[in-house]
Amino acid sequence: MSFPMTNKYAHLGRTCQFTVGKAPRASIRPMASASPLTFSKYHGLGNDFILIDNRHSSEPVVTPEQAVKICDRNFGIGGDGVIFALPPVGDTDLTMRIFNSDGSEPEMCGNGIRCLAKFVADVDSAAPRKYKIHTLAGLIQPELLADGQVRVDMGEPILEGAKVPTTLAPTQGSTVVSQDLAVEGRTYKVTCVSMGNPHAVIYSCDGNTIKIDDLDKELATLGPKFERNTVFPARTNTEFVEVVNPSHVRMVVWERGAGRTLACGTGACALVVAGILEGRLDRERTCRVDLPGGPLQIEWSTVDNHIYMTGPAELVFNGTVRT
Ligand SMILES: N[C@@H](CCC[C@H](N)C(=O)O)C(=O)O
Repeated sequence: MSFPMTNKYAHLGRTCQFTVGKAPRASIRPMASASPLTFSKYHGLGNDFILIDNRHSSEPVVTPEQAVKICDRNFGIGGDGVIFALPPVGDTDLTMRIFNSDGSEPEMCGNGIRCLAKFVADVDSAAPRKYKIHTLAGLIQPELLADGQVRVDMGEPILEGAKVPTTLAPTQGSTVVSQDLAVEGRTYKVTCVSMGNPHAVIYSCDGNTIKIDDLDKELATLGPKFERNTVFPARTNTEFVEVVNPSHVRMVVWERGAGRTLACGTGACALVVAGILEGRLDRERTCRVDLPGGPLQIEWSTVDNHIYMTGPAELVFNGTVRT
């Protein structure tokens, strides 16, 4: 079912027109920076994004400041970030850039790149296919599967602590695995992994394994203490993880630049790598990661060392917004 919905945010001088539940039309054309701006909103397990077809220009049509406004859940469209489909670089199909809801620009977004692949396929009326997407984290390759899921070749994880980046002392070669970090009077065991963007992964605290239901209550106060900890010079995303069995975990996440979200694709990849490095998870098996918004399947290939992530990407609505 679809229906038109119009909201007027008089005090901000913007009119948003949303059309709920309809695939983006092939007639959608990239717009110049003049308002109104055509967008589509998608989500990957509740990690939601405003997608903009920006393939006419390598300069995003929305500034970081405008992104903050349109991501606002009370006064804007609402989203965890704004994602741009930009012209390709080299032999890729397109480029992805993303602004977090605080206006900062991350290198990569796992749920976002599944949404971007679905969005571009919907706009172009393309059959299921694989895309080569240039990102600030390098080449990422999402593939639309016949069952509607999207499988993404996320490339290799970066394990060198200094490159994550973190100033925590390495424990295994140059890698930071189960390193102590004192926060708010407790000692957390932290493993640091980059999927192009930085992640601090935590499976235990004060000698006890993490219990997600307990941790969840503290996430809003604890998350920022990790995000802005001085040992993470580029800030960090933080995942707290509970092991169900060696191929099944539960997690909650505090994202850099977005706060608590319902899912983090790069985080799910990073925590599987961290769990394997800590000897908690089995690399021979695909791992089911239960995020607050639903499950992702993650594998760390022993063949090419790449991480593969499989999960959904769904259209929420299309619309126009005056920025
Ligand atoms: N939700 C994303 C990650 C988005 C970027 C992150 N907030 C950062 O600043 O690194 C995902 O699904 O990976």
